[in-house]
Amino acid sequence: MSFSEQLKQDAQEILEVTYQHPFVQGIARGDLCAEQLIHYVKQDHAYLNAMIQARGMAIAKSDNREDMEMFHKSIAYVLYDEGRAHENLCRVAGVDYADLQGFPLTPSAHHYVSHMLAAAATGTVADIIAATLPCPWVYDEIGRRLVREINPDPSHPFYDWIMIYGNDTSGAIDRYFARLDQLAAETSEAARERMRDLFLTSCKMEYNFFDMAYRLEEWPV
Ligand SMILES: Cc1ncc(C[n+]2csc(CCO)c2C)c(N)n1
Repeated sequence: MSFSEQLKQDAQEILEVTYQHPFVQGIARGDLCAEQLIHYVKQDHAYLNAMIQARGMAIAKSDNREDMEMFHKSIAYVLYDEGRAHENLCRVAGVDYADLQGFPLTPSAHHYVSHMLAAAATGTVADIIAATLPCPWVYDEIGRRLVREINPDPSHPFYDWIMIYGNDTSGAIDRYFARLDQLAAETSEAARERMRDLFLTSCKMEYNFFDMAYRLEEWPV
């Protein structure tokens, strides 16, 4: 089994619990309240800024054009395309996306951002891929399963969100996993263990992020 197949297998339980989380099931049923959607979008906008920064740091650590292009393309996706998913949630919540930008991170989002940026600042290119790949991978898995199980039509309130994440044909995720396998093959067992830990921790933080939005998490003080 390849390194990335093993990672995906090890993350299956986290993925299953995340899919069953009431925020994700609320997307499926179309019954999240405006406050939960607004909380999610505020935090996700701030989170995606950190994702762009982490990948920018990966470019700074890259020694070849192929890796630079891989990171560049996914930065461009976040900058120019991912806003459409947020626009969908804002439309349902009845708010303007521009009004949800520039807010401080709540504890769970802060934790996830710090985890990614620490990996980006102190780690290798392989570490950065491992820490940032659960972000598109978990959404791809959830989105595809939502498409399979509820097969939404355009009248579903979260049709755009589900189709954006559940219907990605860019091949970017497979490309990242293939590169991770190459880098894993060239390094030590200790480095592979660190990559595995970064990946699984980010998977758990994807769960926390949905939970943060669902519970309207704020700093206690
Ligand atoms: C907390 C959180 N995790 C994952 C995503 C999804 N996502 C972020 S960047 C990207 C594509 C480029 O990698 C995708 C699919 C999100 N929006 N928010």
